Amino acid sequence: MGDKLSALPPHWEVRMSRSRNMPYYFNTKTKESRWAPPTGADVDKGEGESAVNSGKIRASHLLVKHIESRRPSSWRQDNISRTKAEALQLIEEYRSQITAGKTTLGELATTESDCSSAKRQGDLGWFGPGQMQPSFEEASFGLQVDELSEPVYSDSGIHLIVRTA
Ligand SMILES: O=C(O)CN(Cc1ccccc1)C(=O)c1nc(-c2ccccc2)[nH]c1C(=O)O
Repeated sequence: MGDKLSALPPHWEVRMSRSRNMPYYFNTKTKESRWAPPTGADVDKGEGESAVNSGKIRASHLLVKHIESRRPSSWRQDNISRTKAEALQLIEEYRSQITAGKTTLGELATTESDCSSAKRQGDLGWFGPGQMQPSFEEASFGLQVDELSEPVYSDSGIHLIVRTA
């Protein structure tokens, strides 16, 4: 069954509580959070599945490609010639800037990511098991909501990932 998130009222989304390890509902506009589903949502009637039940998560990422990437080209650079080591240096610099609170992954992804998702601040939307490359999936599903990954290697290049829901 597809997830029924679209049935949630506007600005509401399902998130996973770290402390209680259970889903809660968060309004991205009012910043309100509640354990009970928002009024009028299908989830009130127990219909359909939330993203949590369907095993989907949401994440954003910043991809730095290198000469060994399966496709060493991107919207920002036709021919990517940096080495894997140079790509890792960049990724570690970006990670330091994010953990120091100087910027966010979304902000950096917009200008620095070699993925087409750069246009959406790195947002990949909701995805479930089997949709992403194994190393990317394993890293993403191992994150708590709002957690930033260590450098993650895939055939596409080197990633920083933040789980957003
Ligand atoms: O690996 C390849 O042969 C080419 N790809 C795959 C790809 C290409 C365009 C759009 C999405 C995925 C990429 O290199 C790539 N991988 C990603 C990617 C990898 C992991 C998670 C999300 C995106 N983005 C890109 C991109 O150009 O924009």
